[in-house]
Amino acid sequence: MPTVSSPSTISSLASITIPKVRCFDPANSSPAGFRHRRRSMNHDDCSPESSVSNGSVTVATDSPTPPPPPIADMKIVTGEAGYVLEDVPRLTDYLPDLPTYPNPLQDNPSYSVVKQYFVNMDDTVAQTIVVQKNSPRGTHFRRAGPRQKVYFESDEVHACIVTCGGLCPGLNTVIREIVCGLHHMYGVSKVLGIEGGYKGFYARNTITLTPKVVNDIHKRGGTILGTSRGGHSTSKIVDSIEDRGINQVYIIGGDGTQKGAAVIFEEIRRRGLKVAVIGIPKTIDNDIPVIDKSFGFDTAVEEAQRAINAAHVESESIENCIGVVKLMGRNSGFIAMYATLASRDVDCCLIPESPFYLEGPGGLFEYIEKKLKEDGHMVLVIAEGAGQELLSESMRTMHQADASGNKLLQDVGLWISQKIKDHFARTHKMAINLKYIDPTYMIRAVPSNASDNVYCTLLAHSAIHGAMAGYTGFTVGPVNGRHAYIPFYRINERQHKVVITDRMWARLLSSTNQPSFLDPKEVARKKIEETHEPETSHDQPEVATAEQNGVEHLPKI
Ligand SMILES: Nc1ncnc2c1ncn2[C@@H]1O[C@H](COP(=O)(O)OP(=O)(O)OP(=O)(O)O)[C@@H](O)[C@H]1O
Ligand SMILES: O=P(O)(O)OC[C@H]1O[C@](O)(CO)[C@@H](O)[C@@H]1O
Ligand SMILES: [Mg+2]
Repeated sequence: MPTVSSPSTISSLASITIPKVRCFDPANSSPAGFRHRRRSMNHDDCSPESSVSNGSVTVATDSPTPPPPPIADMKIVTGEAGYVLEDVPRLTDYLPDLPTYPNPLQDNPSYSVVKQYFVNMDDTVAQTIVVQKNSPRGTHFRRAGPRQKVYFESDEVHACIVTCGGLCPGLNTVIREIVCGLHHMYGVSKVLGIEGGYKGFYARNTITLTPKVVNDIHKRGGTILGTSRGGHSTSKIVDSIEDRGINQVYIIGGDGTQKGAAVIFEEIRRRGLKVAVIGIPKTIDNDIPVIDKSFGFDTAVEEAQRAINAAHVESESIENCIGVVKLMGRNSGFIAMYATLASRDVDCCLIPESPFYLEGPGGLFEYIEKKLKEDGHMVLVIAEGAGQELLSESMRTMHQADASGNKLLQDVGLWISQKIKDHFARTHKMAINLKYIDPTYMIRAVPSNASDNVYCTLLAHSAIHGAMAGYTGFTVGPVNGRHAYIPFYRINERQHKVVITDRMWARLLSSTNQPSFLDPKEVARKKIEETHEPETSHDQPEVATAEQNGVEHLPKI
């Protein structure tokens, strides 16, 4: 039988990484019971915006990561053979006397046909599925899905949905499926849409969302609720939640949004409110850790193919022509990497994780010359965050940030195009033609494709089941193909990035034949560095399993 471990047991566990723990102050820990007090706050507006003005500032401040919860607030359960469950909070952690009700799904004709519909309360999902004979069982997350008992009566639920950060294909599908799922599965009719991101809680109107209102929205790109960056004022947001009587908050957004959701949850818990806070990860950059991949990513990669095709057609038709395509990817180059791998027309892919250089042996210019001599054309794909250190050297760096504190990047596509043109003009080696294609917003403003739509539906349903079952303070997402509830601190502890010592990047290098731009010493250093990163050790073996089994499915991305 698993046991809840004490902090001392936890720190002795070798198989999990506990984030650094800040001092535990009992005075600030969870309240003992339901409290009606409120609005005593003035200390917690941790929006990066509070340090900036007008959405554009002179000092870049990437969103600060909220500190991990005190270890006493982390729900770590250990079991035999190195089993560890990193559990998510539940409303009953701080409201122990909440009543439960039978799940109305058991009377739902559509779902009653399922043999074992309710998830076993002990079901968990393993974070690492490639193991050796003597491996410890390792970290697990609570399996998502419907529970036999729920903590909300249908007519008691007042849910709200908010979308924050940049656009992403599938936002409308998630909104639709939350509204319809709540309605059809749990008989919930009160769902409010918060307009314009976090600041909409206190500065904008709301929309009443019904299955009829959302019926067709999955066919449209964008978000019917609107979105924004900045404006995260925890106290004002929680005041608004309290004032409106909202008790389920569905927050759809990227890494910044999930950090915001974590502090909203902490404040709700501090106030002792019966309000479930659920994060649904959204990012076309795919930069959220732990989960297999984020919704909209597949659609974005598919859409990027159109730009790459155009670059290929153009470059093939004109002598010594280079097609340059810039794709999104601020800190993580997954879109560029997968678009390149999918296309097979790309000769060089540059991403933020893999530094490159222009001049000299092994440099980009030398490779371009070689390609043009051999084939008479080439396609170069560059992620927007690639080579930013080179741009800073050659341009006056502005160090500006957006309203959320994300560093504003220089246009690397224009920069590299100009550099290539200058190089060939200067060296008189050959006359070249360069076509620059920048499909930036086109790949994220489209509606989600069929598989993303199904994925969004599952995310929405998992989120709803979790909230109804009284879980809170979690992000939902697939871990090794199974949907799970993941504590906010695990999602927020780092950004998911392409690991350039993984096989996937090697596959890319071998498909394009481009230089790695790394000297062997650098590769050795990176290997050591990445072996010590917890997530890498999770990523690596997974690829191996697929291969060992002779199955070439997409590994964790
Ligand atoms: N550390 C933080 N604490 C509280 N709120 C935050 C934090 N970081 C970002 N936010 C808030 O989250 C919202 C979205 O953040 P951001 O603009 O960085 O987008 P995102 O969610 O990361 O999405 P994406 O980058 O994929 O477009 C903003 O309203 C911002 O104020
Ligand atoms: O111009 P916006 O709307 O701030 O969004 C741009 C950013 O959003 C993303 O799509 C997601 O973070 C990045 O790739 C990109 O840098
Ligand atoms: Mg982000």
